Amino acid sequence: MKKMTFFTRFVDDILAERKTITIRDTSEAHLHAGDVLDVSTLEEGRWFCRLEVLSVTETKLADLSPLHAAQENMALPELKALIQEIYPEQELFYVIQFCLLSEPKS
Ligand SMILES: CC(=O)Nc1ccn([C@@H]2O[C@H](CO)[C@@H](O)[C@H]2O)c(=O)n1
Repeated sequence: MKKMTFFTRFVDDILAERKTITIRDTSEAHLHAGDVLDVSTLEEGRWFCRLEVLSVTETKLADLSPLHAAQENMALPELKALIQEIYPEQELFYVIQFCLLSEPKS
């Protein structure tokens, strides 16, 4: 299964479905709609959920909108500043929309 990591500070928003996209650089452009991802924290490598990729859309930093920010549970200036901090000097990104997969009942 493909894998993805998130900063630990986003775990609660993802599990509560307040965060439904992530914006990544070309290193994660290999993802496609329908992929199921095993998801863990970047810092501790702690598994915390599975996500299904709904869509992957190429986007420029300048084209990010308040809708993208809402899907990140952030304000647009905060989102742009964060992306520039994580990916300095980059202009081309991929908006990866996902949904949380529920755990199989045991
Ligand atoms: C290796 C690794 O884990 N990288 C990243 C990269 C990005 N993000 C989050 O995606 C959104 C847009 O970039 C923001 O919410 C970011 O903080 C993340 O959590 N982890």
